[in-house]
Amino acid sequence: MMALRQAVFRPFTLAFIQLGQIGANKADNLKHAREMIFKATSAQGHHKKPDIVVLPECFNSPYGHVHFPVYAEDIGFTSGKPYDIASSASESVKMLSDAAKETSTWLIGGSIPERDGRDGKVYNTCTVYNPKGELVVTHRKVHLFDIDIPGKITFKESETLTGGTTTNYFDTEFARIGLGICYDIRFPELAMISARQGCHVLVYPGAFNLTTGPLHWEMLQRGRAVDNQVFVGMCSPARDMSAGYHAWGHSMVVDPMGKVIAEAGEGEDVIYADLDPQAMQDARDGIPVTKQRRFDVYRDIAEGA
Ligand SMILES: O=C(O)CCC(=O)C(=O)O
Repeated sequence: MMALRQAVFRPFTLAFIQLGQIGANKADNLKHAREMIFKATSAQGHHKKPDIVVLPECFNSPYGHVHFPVYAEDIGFTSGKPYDIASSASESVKMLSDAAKETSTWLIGGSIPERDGRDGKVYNTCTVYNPKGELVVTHRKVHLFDIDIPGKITFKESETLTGGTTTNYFDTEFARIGLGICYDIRFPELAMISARQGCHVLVYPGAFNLTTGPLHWEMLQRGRAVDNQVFVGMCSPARDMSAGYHAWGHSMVVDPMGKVIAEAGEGEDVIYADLDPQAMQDARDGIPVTKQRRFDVYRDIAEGA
């Protein structure tokens, strides 16, 4: 495995916003998302202020391949290069940056359709902000959601989207967090690379549906968590039966033993999870698969990643 700087892991609180009221009007979607970020970070009575807040996949537009090019924004972020929010062409990036800064909270800004001004291609992109409002990393959905289950669901993101080509994680003062978007969770390789790169938590903004959600939503998260002995979570939009796409909801956080530690229902909600590094240590000490890997039999999947 590549030598990576050991990342800090200390107890912290994660909040998932299972956002509702996502409609055709982008300005309304952004306004509501902003309100919910403030709500999630305000004193909750039963809970302390979260260290990081997460929005769902495609939170600023209706979900569907016909909508992506219409709602797409030019973000213009290049990894490792300074990014000037004030001159960003993306109104969603500006809103998310302001909200992270005003609430002094890390923010995983779900995903938005992005049109790369350089190649004209459209991506499904997650942007992440630190508490100063700086855009620190982006993740473009790597695996496009192209499925066809006759009589149930047909979806073809590749009609309008291009897949990303990189794995992505970021460091905070409390954990190293790996990123994926929705369908990306079906690919254990991506999760394993992030875990082998030292991520403690894998976060997937996602929007499963009423066909695959009941069978696979929880199972995939618990599977990725147990395989890698890391925390895993998916943040969904709320279910809206009047929308063109019916999201499964059930935003969820799973611990490194595969136990569900927080779960939303179907409607709009904010869920909180306290992540304890000891739970990861206990899982790894008790069932030491992370030390029993046989890289003499198979290659380390993270090599060269
Ligand atoms: O994998 C699934 O069943 C759903 C994936 C999905 O909805 C997405 O990638 O947006």
